[in-house]
Amino acid sequence: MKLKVENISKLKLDGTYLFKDVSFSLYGKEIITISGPSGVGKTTLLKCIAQLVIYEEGCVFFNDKTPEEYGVPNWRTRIIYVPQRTPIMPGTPLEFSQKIRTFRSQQLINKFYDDPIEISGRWNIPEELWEKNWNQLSGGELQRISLAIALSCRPEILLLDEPTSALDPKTCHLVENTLKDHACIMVTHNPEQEKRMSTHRIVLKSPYVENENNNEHLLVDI
Ligand SMILES: Nc1ncnc2c1ncn2[C@@H]1O[C@H](COP(=O)(O)OP(=O)(O)OP(=O)(O)O)[C@@H](O)[C@H]1O
Repeated sequence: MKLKVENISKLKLDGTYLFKDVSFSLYGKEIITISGPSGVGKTTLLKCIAQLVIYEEGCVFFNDKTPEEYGVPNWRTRIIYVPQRTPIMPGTPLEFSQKIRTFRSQQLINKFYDDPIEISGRWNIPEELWEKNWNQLSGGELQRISLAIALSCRPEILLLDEPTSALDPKTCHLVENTLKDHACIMVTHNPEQEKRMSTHRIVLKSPYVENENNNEHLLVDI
């Protein structure tokens, strides 16, 4: 299994580059962390890979095929993006996790699901929370439940935006232990987490500046 990101560049609204020529590959169950200062483009890079944001240059391939070849819904079923803050939806997490299984792209690709309640139980989420409304959940509960729903769909790759930022250290370790068995690209602001989790790392070190020594912009340690 291979994800290849080839020379992805993203322009800001003012026409200057947010980041330029980001290239790396993920093989099998590796974990690539993305770190760097606030506003440098980490979330946007994940969203480009997820095909949630248009990028001006470059290509992404999964097993040598482009998102267009898969079709975007199919791509997003294989490569699931979990946002930093889950949007509050109507209904309960249990209803949402059941609804996802009715999506056409899921039905075409996924024959089997894992049990999200069992997954989140490993991270100390009691079963009854699954029947509470989304707006009654704490930030840490939202984070773990959203991640459990994503994992239950058995994605080939998880794109995670600060997946443990709302968790206490002990619960964070429980989640990390589960993630270690999966292919992930994950944004983190925590240098200790970067050390613990990354098989490889990308650092968006500073905003891209035209005509400067752009070795300063990006470190791809892969
Ligand atoms: N679709 C888009 N097109 C152009 N610019 C965008 C787009 N989405 C976000 N931006 C801009 O890109 C910049 C970087 O935002 P982004 O959320 O990717 O940063 P980040 O490194 O993840 O920050 P943080 O660590 O604070 O979460 C912001 O100035 C934002 O306004």
